[in-house]
Amino acid sequence: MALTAVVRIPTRALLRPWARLRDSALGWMEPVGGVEVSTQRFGSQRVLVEPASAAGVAVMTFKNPPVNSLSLELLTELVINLEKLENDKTFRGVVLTSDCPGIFSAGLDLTEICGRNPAHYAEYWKAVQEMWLRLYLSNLMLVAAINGACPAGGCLMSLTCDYRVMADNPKYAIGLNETLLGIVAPFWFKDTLVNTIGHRASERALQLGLLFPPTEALQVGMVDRLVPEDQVQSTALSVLAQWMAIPDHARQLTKNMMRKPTADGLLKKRDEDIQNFVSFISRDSIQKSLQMYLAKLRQKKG
Ligand SMILES: CCCCC/C=C/C(=O)SCCNC(=O)CCNC(=O)[C@H](O)C(C)(C)COP(=O)(O)OP(=O)(O)OC[C@H]1O[C@@H](n2cnc3c(N)ncnc32)[C@H](O)[C@@H]1OP(=O)(O)O
Repeated sequence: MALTAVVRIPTRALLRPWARLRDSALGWMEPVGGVEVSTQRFGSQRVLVEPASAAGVAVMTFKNPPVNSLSLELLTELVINLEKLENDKTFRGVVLTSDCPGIFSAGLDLTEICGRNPAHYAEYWKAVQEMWLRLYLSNLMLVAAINGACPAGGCLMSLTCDYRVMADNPKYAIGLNETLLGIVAPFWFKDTLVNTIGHRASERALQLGLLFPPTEALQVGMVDRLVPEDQVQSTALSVLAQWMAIPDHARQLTKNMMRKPTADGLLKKRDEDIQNFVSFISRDSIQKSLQMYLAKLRQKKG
C-alpha cells in the first residue's frame, strides 16, 4: 500500500461525525464530492498516523492546535484511525503523541461542554465514552509518549495506554484536575486512575485535583518512565519493541482479563452515564464555574 494516499471523507460525515464513524466501520467511502483531509496513510486532519521504521508499529500524532483539546472532531478522528489500525493486521503497536509543542493534550474541549445545548452535551459525551472504551480495550499495544502538559481528559487518554513515557521537564504536569474546575471526574475516569496508581493515591489525587510534575508522577506510578524531552518518542518505540516480543494472543487475553471488568462498568450503563453528564453539566452553577475557568485561561495572555 502506498505511504501517501489521499483519503476522502464525505462532506455529510464531517457534519455528522458519528455517521462518519459508522461509515468508516463499514469501509464506506464516497468517491466524489468529499473533502480531502489527509496525505498520510490512515491519517486525517487532526490525527496523523505514520508507520514507524520498526515493522508492525505506527505513530499516532494528535494535531489539534493550540492545545490538542479533545474536540468532537478530534475524538471522532482518533476512533476512526484506531479502528483502521486494528483492522489492518500488520500493526501490533501504536505510540500516541502530540504535535503541539509542550502540550500532550489539554483534555476535554471546554467549548464543547460550556454554553451548548443538552443534545450537544449528549453527543459529545458519547464520543468521550467511545474514545475511552476503544483505547482502553484495544488489542493493540499502546504506549503514550507524553511530550507536554497532560491534564484531565489528556491524562485519561494516556492512562488507557499500556505504558507511559513522559518528558522530564518540570514545566509539564499530569493528573485528573477536574475538581479545580468545579466538576467531578466520572466513575470510569476514577476507575482508570485507581487501576493505575491504587485507591489511596487516587482518593487524594482526585479530591485535590492534583497535577503531578514528572518526578512525582513517576513516584506515584502515573507514568512509567521519564526521559529527556527529545527522547520521548524514541523511548516509547523501544518500549514497544520489548512488548512486541510477547505473543499477541496471550498478551491480548491477559489485557482483556485485567480491563474488561472496568470497561463493563461503563458498558452496562452508558445511557445512564450520558444522562448524568448532561444533567450535571447543564446546571447553572457548573456552567458558571466552567465559564470562569475558561475566562481565566483566556486572560492569562492579556
Ligand atoms: C461530569 C463532568 C466531567 C468532565 C470531565 C472533564 C475532563 C476535562 O478534561 S476538562 C478540561 C480540563 N483541562 C484543563 O484544565 C486544562 C486547561 N488548559 C491549561 O491548563 C493550559 O491551556 C495548558 C497547560 C494545557 C497549556 O497552557 P499554554 O500553553 O499556556 O496555553 P494557554 O493556556 O494560553 O491556552 C491556549 C488557548 O487554548 C485554550 N484552551 C486551553 N485549554 C483548553 C481546553 N481544555 N478546552 C478548550 N480551550 C482550551 C485557551 O483558552 C487559550 O485560548 P485563547 O485564549 O482563545 O487562545
